[in-house]
Amino acid sequence: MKTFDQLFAELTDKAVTRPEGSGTVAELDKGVHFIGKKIVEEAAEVWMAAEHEGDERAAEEISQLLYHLQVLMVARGISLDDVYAHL
Ligand SMILES: N=c1c2ncn([C@@H]3O[C@H](COP(=O)(O)OP(=O)(O)OP(=O)(O)O)[C@@H](O)[C@H]3O)c2ncn1[C@@H]1O[C@H](COP(=O)(O)O)[C@@H](O)[C@H]1O
Repeated sequence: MKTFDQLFAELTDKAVTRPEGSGTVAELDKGVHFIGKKIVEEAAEVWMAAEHEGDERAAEEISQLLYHLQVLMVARGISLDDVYAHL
């Protein structure tokens, strides 16, 4: 179990250290256009799960959407504070 902030710290570190086998590094290398499309895909899966599936599946899809949003933030150099400033 990890928090949103802990995941962001992990992804930020992986972007710098680029460990072998990291899906995050592979996704970062594909760029903002690819990551953006992934976010749209995951958002649709969140919608479908929320409307047609149980809480567990919806939570899983939401976690994946949050992950890809964080990858996009790392790709663009947008920090958590940059986002929190708008909440
Ligand atoms: N939370 C996540 C996470 N959520 C989603 N994903 C990725 O997003 C994909 C989306 O899942 P889907 O079920 O939609 O799969 P899919 O569309 O069939 O997958 P693809 O064909 O697109 O790969 C998964 O296959 C994972 O590659 C994640 N990848 C990594 N993390 C966490 O990120 C951290 C760093 O991961 P690595 O960079 O891989 O070490 C670790 O703590 C992981 O737990």
